[in-house]
Amino acid sequence: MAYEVFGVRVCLKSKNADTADGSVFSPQFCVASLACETVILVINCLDMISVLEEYGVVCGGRLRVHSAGPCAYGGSAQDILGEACNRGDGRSEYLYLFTVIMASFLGFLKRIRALNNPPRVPLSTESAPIKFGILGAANIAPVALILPARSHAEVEVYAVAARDLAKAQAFAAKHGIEKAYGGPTAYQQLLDDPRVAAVYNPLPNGLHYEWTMKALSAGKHVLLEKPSSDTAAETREMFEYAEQKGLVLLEAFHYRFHPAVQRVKEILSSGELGAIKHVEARMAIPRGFIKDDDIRFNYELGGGAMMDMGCYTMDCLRYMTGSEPTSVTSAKPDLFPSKTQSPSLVDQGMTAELTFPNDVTGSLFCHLRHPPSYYIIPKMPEFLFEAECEGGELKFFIFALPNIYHYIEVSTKTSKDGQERKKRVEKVYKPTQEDWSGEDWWSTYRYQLEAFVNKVKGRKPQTWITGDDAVANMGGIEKVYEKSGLGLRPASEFKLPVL
Ligand SMILES: NC(=O)C1=CN([C@@H]2O[C@H](COP(=O)(O)OP(=O)(O)OC[C@H]3O[C@@H](n4cnc5c(N)ncnc54)[C@H](OP(=O)(O)O)[C@@H]3O)[C@@H](O)[C@H]2O)C=CC1
Ligand SMILES: O=C1OC[C@@H](O)[C@H](O)[C@H]1O
Repeated sequence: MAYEVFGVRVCLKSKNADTADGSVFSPQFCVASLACETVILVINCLDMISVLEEYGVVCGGRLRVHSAGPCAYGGSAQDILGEACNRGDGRSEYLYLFTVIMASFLGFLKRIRALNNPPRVPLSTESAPIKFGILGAANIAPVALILPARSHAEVEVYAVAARDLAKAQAFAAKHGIEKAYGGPTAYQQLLDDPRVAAVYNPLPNGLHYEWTMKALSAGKHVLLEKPSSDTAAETREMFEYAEQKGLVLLEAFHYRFHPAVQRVKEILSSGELGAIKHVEARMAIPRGFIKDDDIRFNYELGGGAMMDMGCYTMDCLRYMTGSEPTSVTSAKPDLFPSKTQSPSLVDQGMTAELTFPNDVTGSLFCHLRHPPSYYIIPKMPEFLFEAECEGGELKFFIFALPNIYHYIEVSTKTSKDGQERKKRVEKVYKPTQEDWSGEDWWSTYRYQLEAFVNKVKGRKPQTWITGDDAVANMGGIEKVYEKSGLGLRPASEFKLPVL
């Protein structure tokens, strides 16, 4: 895998056995994020100092302990500091500050490690494990399903199908999967296997509809990668069909299942910051991560930045405001320089302005090849959600992968003119709700799997994403594409045979 640093292409080789080479979640990705996170961490530390100053700790005053959500090492950073500083034994507060920073940093390393090496639990003997089949030996499959499944006693990743038998067999051997289907009919063979109860569909977006419909037709529950399909009409059809068949279908917006995301939603809904005025979601990765022949740049396969990362930004704006965009007032694509399509209909980046009910405005930005500043300074990956409210602001760093690292900054206006503010930071790696399961090392995908299994087993999931929600998200994406002038992604030609 190659990564551009200051304009120089650096090639890194993967040694990790669990993550497919080239995956955006590969060890290389983690190393790159580590570098970026270190910078964010420094900013964090500066912020922490300002928090301390606010409470008078650095100046030697008494600390008012501010209880926030649990952080890397169990308690919140503020809790650890609070306890330490309130002891008042004369030791330097800076030592405690250092401890907190180290705890945060070590917590980050611990989570990255757990993401790639989650503990294994034996399969349940009391509740029949759900046998999963994977359509395609996709890069994302290890991170999104295979690794999370290891710690779920009711999940067995049993089969994989790939268009090439050797690829299917190699993938199966690498990940300890019992059954490998290969060849032009492999996907259908997997669906025809009566042992497969649930299908994970990480095919290119343009094939989501066809293979989800076929999987449902074969009586399988489906965990479907985002974005659900190429058009809102296809998404509606899939969910209606799942309902008709009494099967579970979930669009895999994994981030929504993480407690940090739930906490942000809770803060915004609580009224603590007053009414939302403006929301913004940004998701971008620097040029060099994604190869030019990637499915993300293939129009026929449902490519485009708005489909890929943009679908998260749209989902996040809709989820956090609890409403649907009423209009897209502007949408500016940055076109992928296609060698096969002229003019290119694939956006490598998209910037859009939206309106929501009650005079709320929204902005989204996504980019799959964010170019370096001044041609040489590489851009940082961006995964940011921000809300401006009547009574303050909320910033949520790394909203889409909060399990790796995140930072919720809540700034409340304390004077009428808004000049004086009270600031706090929350980090939520474990659920705060008593009835939720979860560990600080659980990835967003692990939380998602928990919900999916609970739904299949007829139990109440911790949280859920409905079919209407998925249809509305595709509707929002369509509005952006229409406004951009690029038009919708091509609808599937597949029609389920009428029996
Ligand atoms: N939830 C998340 O965090 C993420 C989700 N995704 C989503 O997952 C899906 C797959 O992404 P990713 O794993 O990165 O993609 P990959 O290219 O690695 O995987 C796509 C798979 O689709 C199969 N495929 C079938 N037909 C075609 C075709 N005509 N051209 C290319 N591939 C084909 C291939 O299977 P075969 O093995 O049979 O050749 C391939 O393994 C996308 O919908 C993407 O949006 C991606 C990354 C992260
Ligand atoms: O779903 C995704 O999440 C992470 C991104 O880097 C990737 O392109 C996208 O498909």
